Amino acid sequence: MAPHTEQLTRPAVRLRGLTRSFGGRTVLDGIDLDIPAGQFVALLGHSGSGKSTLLRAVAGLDHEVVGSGQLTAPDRVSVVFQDARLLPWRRVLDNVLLGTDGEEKGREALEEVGLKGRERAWPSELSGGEAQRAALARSLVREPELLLADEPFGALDALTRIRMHALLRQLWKRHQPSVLLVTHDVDEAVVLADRVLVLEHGRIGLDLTIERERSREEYRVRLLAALGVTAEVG
Ligand SMILES: Nc1ncnc2c1ncn2[C@@H]1O[C@H](COP(=O)(O)OP(=O)(O)OP(=O)(O)O)[C@@H](O)[C@H]1O
Repeated sequence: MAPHTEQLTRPAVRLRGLTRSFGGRTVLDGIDLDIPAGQFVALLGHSGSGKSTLLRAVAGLDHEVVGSGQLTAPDRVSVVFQDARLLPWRRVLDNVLLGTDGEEKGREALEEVGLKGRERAWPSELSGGEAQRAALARSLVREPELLLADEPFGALDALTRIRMHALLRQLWKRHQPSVLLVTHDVDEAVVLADRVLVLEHGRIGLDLTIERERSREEYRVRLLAALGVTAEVG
């Protein structure tokens, strides 16, 4: 068996019956989900459907939801958010190294994301795309088994976003973490992920495996239909 195939047989994330309510309103309603190690999963859903709530639960950040059911996740988890959350008073390399040692690894990670030469820059000197690259480098040095990303490219312009898609896919292929990517963007989900989940009414309404050799348009139309959106514009 190829190493990657072997990895896929071991679930990295396992959720059973995860439930979360806010003020009597149920947002997650008994979620069951297995993510095999090394799989790239995108999570779609309307605004307010509970995507970030689910991601926070998997990150172990929400004790209430964690206590509601069964949750298994790897020990080494990195989270990337829509804003890079770099500390403004630390230079780029020091942000990447935060809480870890091994300067060489930090430099390598910056090189991998295309920021070689910017190690001593301040966060305020970076563009939005560069800041997100630094945030990816910061997550890489921790060698995560699971990468959680909450709309990491949501604030970037369309061209930068496309370049970041290529970078993320390249990093994923090289390091093989499991990925759970929250996004609003159907195209982003189909381009990046091997599996796309649609969250609706507190449950996973659609669980779609993306086969790379098939037409992306087909998946796009199916996902838009699942989200109740028609693709045609007048
Ligand atoms: N701490 C909280 N207190 C009260 N309500 C909350 C809290 N966190 C989330 N909610 C509610 O839970 C619902 C789901 O929120 P969540 O942020 O998970 O949605 P989302 O799918 O990520 O939305 P978006 O795509 O707009 O970011 C929303 O209605 C939100 O108002």
